[in-house]
Amino acid sequence: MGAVKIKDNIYWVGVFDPELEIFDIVIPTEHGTTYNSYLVIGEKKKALIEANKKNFTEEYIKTIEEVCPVSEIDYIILNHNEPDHSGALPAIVERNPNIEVIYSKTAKSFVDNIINKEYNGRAVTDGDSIDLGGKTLTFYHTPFLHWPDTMFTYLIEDHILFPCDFLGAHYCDYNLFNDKLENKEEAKAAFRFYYSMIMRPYKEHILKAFKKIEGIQIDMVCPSHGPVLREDIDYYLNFYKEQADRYYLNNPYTQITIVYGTAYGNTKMLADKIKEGIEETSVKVKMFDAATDNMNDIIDEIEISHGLLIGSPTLNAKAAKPIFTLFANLVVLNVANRKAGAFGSYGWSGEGIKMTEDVLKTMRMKLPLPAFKVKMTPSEEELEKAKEWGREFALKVLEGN
Ligand SMILES: Cc1cc2nc3c(=O)[nH]c(=O)nc-3n(C[C@H](O)[C@H](O)[C@H](O)COP(=O)(O)O)c2cc1C
Repeated sequence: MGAVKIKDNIYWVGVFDPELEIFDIVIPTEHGTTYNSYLVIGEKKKALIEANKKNFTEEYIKTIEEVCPVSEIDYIILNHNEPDHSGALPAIVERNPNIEVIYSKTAKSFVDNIINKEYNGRAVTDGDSIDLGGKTLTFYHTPFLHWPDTMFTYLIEDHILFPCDFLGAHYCDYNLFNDKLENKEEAKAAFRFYYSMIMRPYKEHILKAFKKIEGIQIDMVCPSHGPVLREDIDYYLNFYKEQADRYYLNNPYTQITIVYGTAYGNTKMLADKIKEGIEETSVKVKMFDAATDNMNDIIDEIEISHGLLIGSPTLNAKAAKPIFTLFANLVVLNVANRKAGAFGSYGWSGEGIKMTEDVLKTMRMKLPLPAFKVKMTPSEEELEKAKEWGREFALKVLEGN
């Protein structure tokens, strides 16, 4: 649709992708997305913020050149180097070999390996700034939002924050500004969904980033996906703050979540007893059936739990499918260093339990007890042992607090 003036001498020069159905091969994008890029024109110099996805390079460069030739741009600022923000970088550098590529220290190796030849580049860090003449860009290194390279760029005179994926949304509306959207509530839902799919594992980093930008005036947020935010900005900032605070270390209770799959009820019998054992301690326990309970509810509880127990039968030498679904959904959380354990019933070989333990270890969870397993239907004696195992696990979790 071409360049859009967002303020005097500041232009959106991105690309709309309304047809996109899946992002990064896993995230459904029912409202498409946008790849935002911004051009800031100072009295002396010009800076482009973010490159774009490679397959839109031609359209992207055409849009930039509605404002000024690429050859006249002095800087390209890469807040983050995921290919949807850096894919067009080689084409920009090809057209303008003198352009100075600006990135965070951690980004250098990404940029080197994206351009793959000599280029004019510079790493910046907190407090560095670039004077374009009446427009000053300053930088905040905000790692892991959501890659180690991420930084925010802030335009001091206009109070505009360019935070890349942070505060973004996969939402395509040609009206661009959040105060002009056709369906504001739908866009806000897309914003919340984007947070839960992309930013949710990085809570500590979100809180650190807020500390860094504390006190700066933000009149407009120009993220790299979705609407430009210039109305109701506090809503967006507060949503991130509240969600980042929803963390197991902030839970007033010590909590364990049990999730099981069961084909014939044997693993569920163990789960019930393990729960009883935990309840003999002061630890709060939540229990879910991975096949029938709502996966978002399960993830919400694991998010604020200090311990996670997963029960699976062995089916054809593997864990049960609902347990694999759970593993796939855990991608939105960082569970490293929390306590975990595996249990289950099996018939003859028991790989499902071992597989579950291996995944928990790979996610860098701590397994204080060996897995609890029984052959086929648990006996009364085994059920008592399951209860004791649950109690012991709860005590291990309490020890860790
Ligand atoms: C389709 C199917 C495949 C199975 N494959 C295995 C297997 O490869 N190894 C094993 O130890 N048990 C296997 N079993 C046995 C189950 O793990 C065992 O019956 C267990 O008690 C089921 O627990 P549940 O009632 O919690 O589903 C299989 C059972 C079914 C129904």
